[in-house]
Amino acid sequence: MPDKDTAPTEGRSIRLPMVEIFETVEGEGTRAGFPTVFVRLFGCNLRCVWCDTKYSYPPAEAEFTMTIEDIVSQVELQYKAEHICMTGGEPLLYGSRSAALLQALCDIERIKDVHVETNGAIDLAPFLRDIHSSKARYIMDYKLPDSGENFAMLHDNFALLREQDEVKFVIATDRDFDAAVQTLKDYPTAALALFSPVWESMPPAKLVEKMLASGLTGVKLNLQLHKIIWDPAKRGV
Ligand SMILES: Nc1nc2[nH]cc(C(=O)O)c2c(=O)[nH]1
Ligand code: SF4
Ligand SMILES: [Mg+2]
Repeated sequence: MPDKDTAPTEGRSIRLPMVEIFETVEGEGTRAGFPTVFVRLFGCNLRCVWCDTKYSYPPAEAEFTMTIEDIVSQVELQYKAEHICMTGGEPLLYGSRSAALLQALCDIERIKDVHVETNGAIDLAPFLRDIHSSKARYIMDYKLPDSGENFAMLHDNFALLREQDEVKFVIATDRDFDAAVQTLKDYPTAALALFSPVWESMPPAKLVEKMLASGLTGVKLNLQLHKIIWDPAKRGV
């Protein structure tokens, strides 16, 4: 993980494959509604059946590469938001290169919060050890059985997550709901748990009904605002 190759000056020339950078309002999680710059990296180690960003990994091609210096300049000069969402794909796929970008984004003076949308199949220990900023927060997606990627989940991450972090369960079916409840029992975490419905197969009203019936009072419903505001297939929002 970050070592000499992520030292401030050298680290700035590191290149990463990118999909897009844009500014909109955060659609999810505790910072939903805040103006946010999205830094979307190319590449993912999973293939969730309901993935809504299939353009962010092969066979789609990386749209371009950027140096960390260029990404930081664009965030500083082109946008005003004080929040950043580092997403993908899987933004932590590139190990020390991902960490160097995360650190550089946290080091932007105007920025108050950098949250990382990570997929539960990346060990967060090296990032928690090596990123030195209270601005960095992790939003870990836990992939449930009907995503097709449950086998890839690294359960040790639950105990590493902190109060400022979030664990998001994307729920497609009744089976997923039950698995989410069981996972929270089996793997205690300080992070805030979010339950998010898969747009096409789990009506939000049904998810709320199930949440109330389960008696899980500490879990928060998470609706994707950007899919309510814009066409769910629209990119860059
Ligand atoms: N508005 C908006 N909020 C988001 N939160 C997480 C997103 C993602 O694609 O990771 C996302 C996104 O694509 N758009
Ligand atoms: S981890 Fe995220 S980007 Fe990767 S396939 Fe799953 S939903 Fe898509
Ligand atoms: Mg998205």
